Amino acid sequence: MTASALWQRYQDWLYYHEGLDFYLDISRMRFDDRFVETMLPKFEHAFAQMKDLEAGAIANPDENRMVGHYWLRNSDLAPNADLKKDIVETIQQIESFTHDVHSGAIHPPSATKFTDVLSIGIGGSALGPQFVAEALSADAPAMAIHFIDNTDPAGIDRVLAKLGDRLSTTLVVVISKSGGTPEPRNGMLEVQNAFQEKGLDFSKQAIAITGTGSNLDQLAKSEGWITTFPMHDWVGGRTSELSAVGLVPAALQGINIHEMLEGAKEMDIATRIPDLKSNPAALLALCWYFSGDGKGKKDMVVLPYKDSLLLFSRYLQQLVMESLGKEKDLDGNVVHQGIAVYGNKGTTDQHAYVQQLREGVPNFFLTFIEVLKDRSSASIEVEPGVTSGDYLSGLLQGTRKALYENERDSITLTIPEVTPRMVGALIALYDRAVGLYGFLVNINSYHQPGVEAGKKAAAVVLDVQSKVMEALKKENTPIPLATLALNAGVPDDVESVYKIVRHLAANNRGITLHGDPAKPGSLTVSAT
Ligand SMILES: O=P(O)(O)OC[C@H]1O[C@H](O)[C@H](O)[C@@H](O)[C@@H]1O
Repeated sequence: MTASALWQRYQDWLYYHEGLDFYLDISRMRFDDRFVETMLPKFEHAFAQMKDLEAGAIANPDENRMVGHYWLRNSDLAPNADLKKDIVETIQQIESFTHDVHSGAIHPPSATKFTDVLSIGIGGSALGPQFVAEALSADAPAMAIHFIDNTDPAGIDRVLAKLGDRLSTTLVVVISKSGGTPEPRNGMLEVQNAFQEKGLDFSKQAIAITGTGSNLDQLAKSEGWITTFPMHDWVGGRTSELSAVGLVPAALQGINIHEMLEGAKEMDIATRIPDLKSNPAALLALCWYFSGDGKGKKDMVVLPYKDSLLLFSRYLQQLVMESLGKEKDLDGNVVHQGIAVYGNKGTTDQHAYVQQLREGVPNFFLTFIEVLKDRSSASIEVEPGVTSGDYLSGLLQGTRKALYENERDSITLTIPEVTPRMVGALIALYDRAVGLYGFLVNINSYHQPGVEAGKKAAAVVLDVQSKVMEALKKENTPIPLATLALNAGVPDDVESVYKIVRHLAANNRGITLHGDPAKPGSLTVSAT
């Protein structure tokens, strides 16, 4: 296509949202009008299903749940008065709690104010708060936030070491929808232990955000934690950033949560329009479908050209991959759906893997995110008439062009600046695009049955570990791994036994391995 034909295509397909000053350019996706024609009936169907979902249909049939994250930013949409009241009251509760923490009305036992927030959670109970903190937290925020999002002891130690004596003025926020996920449970126990070692009262410095009646909810109530915030079963973890899960940590940092909600609401209105060209989420879903042939054949590379949006791709990774990565469609057919997502930021990634994107295997499409405003103050010139921001902008344009010339497609989102309103809008845009795409390919985007398999397998390993320890206690001399596996009741799973004892031995847990590590089959084990 000539430059002028491309310019025309740019104008023909450009979506612009006036209120948000948001642009979506899909001109560099090489679909044609015929493809769009074939997609229109599918979109009609998807729009109708989305309407039902918003009206409170059981859009997550496997878990028999409504899907209500859109109600969080417009409680008038909630299907009944109780839900509406719940949404409004939770936001009021968040506001008054945050006000009391900032004013010192709620304070730690040993000081007049809390200084830090320690957020403990994983997956949907971490990625949104982390993305928003990175994007919007001020340089000197009302309260600095820290995260424990794993069960890695060294990672936990690092966070606690960084907090040091400020642990006594740290507000701990334990987030878990189910209230039973092992990683945040472990993080909480480790932090409780750190409090105890320092002679601090954990319960006076902790709050929980969790489903009503969950194990975590019961624990927080029985131990008399400061307060709890509800997480509703109609909000999925990966779409929970605009529920208490994301709003509490954001508000504590001093981020304007009303603007976040407002931006999401505006984008929700735009993405509710049942007309392809007027709906930015539908346009995104169209591009994803086109690129991967409705089967996820191409990966989504997300490159925001703004450091503060670094964690957006990580946030989207869960949203897109956990929602769309499904074995079966809604009719039970095996479909193996999904779209892989990766990316960090531009231009940084241009110096890492854009070489392959330009010349290597063409198994992806790009999403550039452009932010028009460079910085709040004036810029120096790094060359006559050129600023650092001009470089950032030029490199984005140049990369988009160079990739397109090599038949690598891209989408470009342009926002005026990274504000709470725009972040809310971006979250809402992708929530909806994922939902629409899920309907286009006829899958349940709102459950995650595949995650269970890994959790169950981990529980089995831990069970084998206790049997191995029991079996070893009965031995006075080193025994072969195969004998240990037999005595532990898992004769066919010597490999698991080997990995368990190797890990225990590396951590001075009273177990020694004897023999040549290069020949695991010949090793013997003893309890020390
Ligand atoms: O918030 P929680 O119940 O602790 O869940 C945390 C995460 O764990 C799971 O493994 C799910 O796959 C995620 O969707 C979820 O966000």
